[in-house]
This record gives sequence, C-alpha cells and structure tokens, in this order.
Amino acid sequence: MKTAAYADYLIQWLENQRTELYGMDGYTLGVSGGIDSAVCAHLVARTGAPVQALILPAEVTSPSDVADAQATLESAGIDGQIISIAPWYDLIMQQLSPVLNSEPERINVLKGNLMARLRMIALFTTAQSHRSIVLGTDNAAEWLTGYFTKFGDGAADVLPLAGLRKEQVFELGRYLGVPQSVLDKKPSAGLWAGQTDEAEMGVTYAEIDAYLRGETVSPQALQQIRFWHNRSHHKRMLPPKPKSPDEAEC
Ligand SMILES: Nc1ncnc2c1ncn2[C@@H]1O[C@H](COP(=O)(O)OP(=O)(O)OC[C@H]2O[C@@H]([n+]3cccc(C(=O)O)c3)[C@H](O)[C@@H]2O)[C@@H](O)[C@H]1O
Ligand SMILES: Nc1ncnc2c1ncn2[C@@H]1O[C@H](COP(=O)(O)OP(=O)(O)OP(=O)(O)O)[C@@H](O)[C@H]1O
Ligand SMILES: [Mg+2]
Repeated sequence: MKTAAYADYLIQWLENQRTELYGMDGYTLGVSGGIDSAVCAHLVARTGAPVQALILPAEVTSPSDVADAQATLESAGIDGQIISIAPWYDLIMQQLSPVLNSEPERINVLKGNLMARLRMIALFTTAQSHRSIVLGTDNAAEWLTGYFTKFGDGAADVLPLAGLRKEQVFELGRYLGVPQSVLDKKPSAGLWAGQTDEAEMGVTYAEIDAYLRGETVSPQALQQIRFWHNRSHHKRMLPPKPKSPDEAEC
C-alpha cells in the first residue's frame, strides 16, 4: 500500500461522499480507544470539516480505553465529549426484562449488542442535529466475518476502512500519528471484560488478512472464517422485500 497516497485518497473520498452524495456539513463518529476509530478520527480531522467525536463508555468499558480515546482525539487535534451509555443500558435492560428470554444463548453478546445499538442512537441523533454523516469503522476483515452488531456499529453512512485489511489499518494508523498505546493494544469490541476479537472469532487477524490477500490459510482458520462469513450474510444485505401485488399478479 502506498500509505500516504491512500490516506489522501480516503480524505478526498470522504469529502466527496459528504458533499456530493449526501450534501451534509460534517462527520460524527464514536471513538473507543481502538485502532479503527482512531484511524477514522485522524482521517476526518484532516478533511477540515466539522467533526463531532463521542466517547461513549458503558459500565464494562475500561478506564484505559477511555484514556486512549482521549489521547486519540488529542493526537488528531479534535474535540470530543464523554457521555456514559450506562444509565440508558440499565433502564432498557430493566424495562425489557419481562419480555426477554430468561435464559438467552450468548448473554454477553446480547448485552454487548445493546451497547453497540445505544452508541448508534447517540451517534445518529448527534449527527442529525449537526447535519453530519455517521462514520462506520468496519474494516475488510470485520466486513468479511460480519464481526459487528447489525444496526449497531454496523449502521453508518460511510465505511471508509471497508477496503482495508486489519494490518493496513494499523499501517495507516502509524502513518497518521495514532498514539502508540492504541497501536499496541489487541483489537477488542470491549463488550465484556477481557473480550478480544481474535479469541471470540477463534481465528487471528493475521490469518483473516492472509485469506483476504488470497493466500492459503490453515484448515482451522478457513473453517472459522467460513463459519463467521456464512452466519452473517444477512448483515451485508438490505432487508428482503416481497413482490408488490401487481408484480405478484394478486
Ligand atoms: N441466521 C441468523 N442467525 C442469527 N441472527 C440472524 C439470522 N438472520 C437474521 N438475523 C438477525 O440478526 C440479529 C443478530 O445479529 P447481531 O445483532 O449483529 O448479533 P451477532 O452476530 O450474534 O453478534 C454480534 C457479533 O459481533 C461482535 N461485535 C459486535 C459489536 C462490535 C464489535 C466490534 O468489533 O467492535 C463486534 C460481537 O462480539 C458478536 O460476536 C438477530 O437478532 C436477527 O435479527
Ligand atoms: N466506548 C466507545 N465509545 C465510542 N465509540 C465506541 C465505543 N466502543 C465502540 N465504539 C464504536 O464502535 C466501533 C466498533 O468497535 P471496534 O472495536 O470494532 O473498533 P475499534 O475499537 O475502533 O478498533 P479495534 O477493533 O481494534 O478494537 C468503534 O470503532 C467505535 O466507532
Ligand atoms: Mg475496539
């Protein structure tokens, strides 16, 4: 990758989407303390357009991630706000408890998906009030595996990192000046204590990246990549629509 040239391309691409496709004034994004949102923050900072950056910790969010998110904003030269989603989460879980299955599968994932969707609400509400577009931070590895919450962090107006393998996101991060603490940490959705992407998916980003480069990967890695890819087709498509009465000749 010609890193500097690709960074310039992405900055211009973002501006084209914002002005020509959407006709909007700025950008809104969530900044977690992880590499994907850090790269996005640096890219939008370099457009010169207004940016609303939100740090949205839940109760499970570690203080070090919040500190890394703040360091990210400082390094990008943009202001941000810290807004806790914990009270919203507690209220929704409490009010929904009568209708929730009392023994759901993957309870951590269910709770984490609620957090991701609460962040989506915060971002779209803020974006609309500023006439901004919402950035999604998914990269090519996450898109392939569907490793995001449908209508949560997967909900966005643009996906600037969707063409980048994880290794390329790091490369861009180093070039753009993302803080070292962010570059050094293991990718995590931060949806429960100790969660890492690679442990949950059962495959490393190095292996997913190798697959994306078209290289041969181990049978175990291939099995896991196929498993995650096949279970997530529904996330990469628009909701199916039936024929109209005219089309169905009814
Ligand atoms: N066949 C099917 N199997 C399961 N769900 C199906 C479905 N067809 C439609 N659906 C719909 O999709 C929903 C499930 O999809 P979804 O809600 O996305 O849930 P799901 O894919 O089960 O969970 C999200 C995954 O993404 C990870 N994640 C989430 C958020 C952020 C990050 C990160 O890296 O930061 C990672 C998270 O740890 C978890 O592994 C169902 O409620 C249903 O409405
Ligand atoms: N605590 C948070 N505050 C604000 N936004 C968040 C928070 N947690 C997650 N997000 C949003 O959800 C996105 C998806 O999370 P994800 O973990 O995939 O990316 P990341 O944390 O930026 O990088 P990495 O995958 O390396 O951890 C983030 O990029 C960010 O936009
Ligand atoms: Mg993360």
